[in-house]
Amino acid sequence: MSGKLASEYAAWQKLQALYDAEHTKIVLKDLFAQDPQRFAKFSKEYNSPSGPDVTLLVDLSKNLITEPVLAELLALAREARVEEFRDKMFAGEHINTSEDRAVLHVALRNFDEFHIAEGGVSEVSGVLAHIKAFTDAVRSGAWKGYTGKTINTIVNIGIGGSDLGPVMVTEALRPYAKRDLAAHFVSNIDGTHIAETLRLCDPETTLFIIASKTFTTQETITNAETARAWFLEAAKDKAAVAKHFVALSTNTKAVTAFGIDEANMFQFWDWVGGRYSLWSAIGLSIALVIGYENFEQLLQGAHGMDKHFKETPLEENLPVLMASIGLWYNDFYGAQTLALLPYDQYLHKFADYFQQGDMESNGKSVTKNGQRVNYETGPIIWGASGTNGQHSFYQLVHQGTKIIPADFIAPTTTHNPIHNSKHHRILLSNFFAQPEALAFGKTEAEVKAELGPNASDVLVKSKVFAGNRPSTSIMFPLLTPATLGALIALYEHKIFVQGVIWGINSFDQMGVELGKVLAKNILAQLETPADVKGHDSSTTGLIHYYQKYRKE
Ligand SMILES: O=P(O)(O)OC[C@H]1O[C@](O)(CO)[C@@H](O)[C@@H]1O
Repeated sequence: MSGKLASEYAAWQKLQALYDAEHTKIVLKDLFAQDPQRFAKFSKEYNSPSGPDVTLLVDLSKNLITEPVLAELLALAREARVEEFRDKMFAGEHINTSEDRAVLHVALRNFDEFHIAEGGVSEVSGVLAHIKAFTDAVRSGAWKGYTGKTINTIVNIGIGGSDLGPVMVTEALRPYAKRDLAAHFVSNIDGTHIAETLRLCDPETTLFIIASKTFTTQETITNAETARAWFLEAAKDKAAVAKHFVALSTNTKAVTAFGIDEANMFQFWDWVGGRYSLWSAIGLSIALVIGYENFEQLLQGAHGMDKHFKETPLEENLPVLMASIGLWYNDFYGAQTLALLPYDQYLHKFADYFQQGDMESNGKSVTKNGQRVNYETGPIIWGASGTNGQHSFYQLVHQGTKIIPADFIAPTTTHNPIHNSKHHRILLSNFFAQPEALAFGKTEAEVKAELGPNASDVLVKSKVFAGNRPSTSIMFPLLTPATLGALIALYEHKIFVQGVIWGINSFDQMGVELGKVLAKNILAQLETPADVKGHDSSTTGLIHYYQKYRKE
């Protein structure tokens, strides 16, 4: 970190000047008309530099950029020393300064290419072997429950990064799933979540995976205790817990205190951030569902993107390009959000996953040096899959008053080619049409020509689409484990690059602490109205209302 705020960089100031002077002239319709090479210039094809074949087409041409703007954005990345910080991350330097930790999710999928000196890194292959052996045993039926039956249900109990990655990936890779192994995910402390899940489970054939980096998270431990009590009601023998409970954690002491056999603990390390942990032991549920070989393909796909990010000049570097363009909207156009819009039902949890990935990483307003930023940092991430969003919020994206950059994501080929891929052709026609409509809109003259001379002025105006709304389109042949790995790593590194430029620490999450502390304090006061002390009148009133009407 240079000690400067991002807004003090010369390139930032040049970008501000460019924005002020040029942004009204950055009109996609004109830019495409003026330059028949625009797609060729601003779209990039990624071919994995190692591991399984992965190709991605990333079309950046429908973004509000010109060559001078992009050049200046890359100058900003250079001035912010993105390459240097990237190399520090890959080398295992403690770039998570507030927690004095390395940031090494890349080491979990390294396949012996980058040399990283940090405790635990040499143990990664041992944990992968443990995951493989366990996964094979459960999937083959060799692993038996306490009555000798095979496991047909797994329940992952975890929250945040210990839930969202496994949920998103197991949904995304359903075509590779073992269909006779049901997988459930319990995260919320709301008892309804575990209660409804347990109704679907048989204690004789269910395996509980307690996923918690710290093994102190209130939601996870409470849900795990409830699951253990439910299980023991049937099994009646504490020794049976070893056959039905495993833990994914960095905290051996707490895991064994919970009653889980150390042999059934899958280890990871403090240099794996929660929201970057699906590649670690936290991915056990993924490996159980899709098989170890497919899990390894996921890791290999991510490793290919790591290599691309590490070795490609910034001009061709996809995470850097996407980060730079996102920053252009966020900090100069005043865009508040980024919509992730996968046209693939299997990716229906993608936006949920990157809500944590991006917002917990870059939702910061103080730099690593303790200075308050005077610019916007992380965008609000949201989105939905396929045409569902079109019938919900796209109205605002097309004709609302806000600028909403969006990433459209789609496979050329579907895993479900029913009716000769008829569904997929309809889906993709929408995938192609939406960015086109957003970019080019519909003028008043076009609407008038369509409606005829008798159309009222009000009707004409309501049907005008201003256009010039930016988007990125990402395509790939098929959503395979390796392709998904590359796609996730692409966004992970995008988040990293933006965090470096903004000068913030993308790898701590102090902002989730205050609520946790207050809730703990309130929990101790909930029994008796007289105990409710030290709150504002609103909070006191709400707690008193609860105390008046609760039934237990
Ligand atoms: O895996 P753990 O330690 O239970 O933490 C769960 C989640 O809680 C957080 O610390 C805060 O939401 C996340 O970063 C993390 O993914």
